[in-house]
Formats: sequence, structure tokens, C-alpha cells
Amino acid sequence: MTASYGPTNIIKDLNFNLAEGEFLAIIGENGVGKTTLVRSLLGMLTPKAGTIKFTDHSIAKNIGYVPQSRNLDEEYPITVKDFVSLNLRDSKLPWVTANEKAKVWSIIEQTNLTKIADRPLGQASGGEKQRAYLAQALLNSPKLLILDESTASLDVEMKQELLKLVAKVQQENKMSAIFITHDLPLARNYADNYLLMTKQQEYTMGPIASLNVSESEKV
Ligand SMILES: Nc1ncnc2c1ncn2[C@@H]1O[C@H](COP(=O)(O)OP(=O)(O)OP(=O)(O)O)[C@@H](O)[C@H]1O
Repeated sequence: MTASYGPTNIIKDLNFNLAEGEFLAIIGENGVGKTTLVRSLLGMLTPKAGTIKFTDHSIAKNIGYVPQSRNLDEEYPITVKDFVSLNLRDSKLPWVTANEKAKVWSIIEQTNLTKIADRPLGQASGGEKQRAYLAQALLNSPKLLILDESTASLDVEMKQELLKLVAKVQQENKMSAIFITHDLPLARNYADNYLLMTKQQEYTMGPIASLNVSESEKV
């Protein structure tokens, strides 16, 4: 597919597949179009040419997305639990049902947020906030999770912890995951495959273990 914001193609003739349960790391220098690809997958940007096909319509409608950054007002009085609940999108009733409460608690437990569930989100640490964003994205049991440089602001240990959690949830829920990152050691530890995007609009894919050093230098 080809994507653009005007006459200039940002992504040109990209062709890639994502298998069920696959963990794909998307790597590449700043400005090569990684976020543009994510926006296309999320349906926020229509490809200029080509198509994005999902094996099932329901996958596209329910993609879990953890964005690059969040402009949250630290003072806004919302608890971690209520923040996670914001993604209860099927709710037709004005109150939270017992089923929905159970769903929220289950995801809070899965993402190790039980202890801080009633604490204001603004008081959570960087790692805890990322886990809360992840929990929110996972709430509707998506079949595809996209993390857009979600670990960029975290220290090495926290990065590992978050990705370990993602990998665990991914396996438990048989979910596919796309992880955009500049952190190659992290990608090597957790991803199955890579997609390397370059400024020359050349795209290579393969098992993450086969990513060679000369390629890695360009990310
Ligand atoms: N809404 C927009 N309108 C016009 N151009 C845009 C828009 N969004 C992004 N671009 C341009 O598209 C190109 C690709 O941007 P994109 O954010 O997809 O790159 P990226 O690979 O995700 O970069 P980074 O690693 O810095 O996040 C950049 O040149 C950017 O300036």
C-alpha cells in the first residue's frame, strides 16, 4: 500500500503480512512513516493506493492501541481503574454493569495494577502509567495490539518489564502485536519478526534474529 498526506508519498508500495499471534517490531529512522503506517492500520488514514486487509472485520474494529505519548493533565482527578474503564465501549447503559466491572478488574490484575487501582493516575510512576495505558488498550480483548514507541520514556528495567507483560498477555490471548521502536535489543528480546522501513522507501522483513548490524545502524 501507499500512504500520503498530500502529493508526497510517505510510504510507497509497502507489502507486509502479520500472522495471528505474531509479534512484529517496526523499526526505522525518524520520519520514515512508522506512525503513518499505524494510522493507516487504525483506519485514520486511507491508503492512497492498495489496501489493508484483515482476515476478519472484527479485528479492524477492535485494535488495541497504545500511542507514542499522551497529553494527560497530571492534576485531573481520575483513578487508574476509572482511566482503564474509559475504554468500555460497548456500554449501552449509563452505569457500569457487574460484568464490565469484572472485566476491568481482570485486566487490572493481568497488568499488575491491583495495588494502585484506586490511586489518581497522575500520581502513578512512568512504568505504572504505561501499564495503565496498556490495560486500557487491552480492555476489549483486541486481536491486534499496536504499541507506538510506548517504552521510549522508560528506563531499561521498566522497558523490559512492560514488554515482558505484553508478550505474556499476547500469548495468553493469542493476540498479534506490532511494536514500533528504536530499541533494537528490546525488539530482539521480544519480537518474532521485524519490518525495517527506510528513507529510501525500501522495506525489508524477516525473523528478528536475522536482522544484521548494518541494517540496525540505520534505526
Ligand atoms: N498530518 C500530517 N500532515 C503532513 N505530513 C505529516 C503528517 N504527519 C506526519 N507527516 C510527515 O510524514 C513523515 C512521516 O512521519 P511519521 O510520523 O509517520 O514518521 P515516523 O517514522 O513515525 O517518525 P518518528 O520515529 O519520528 O516517530 C514525516 O516527514 C512527517 O513530517
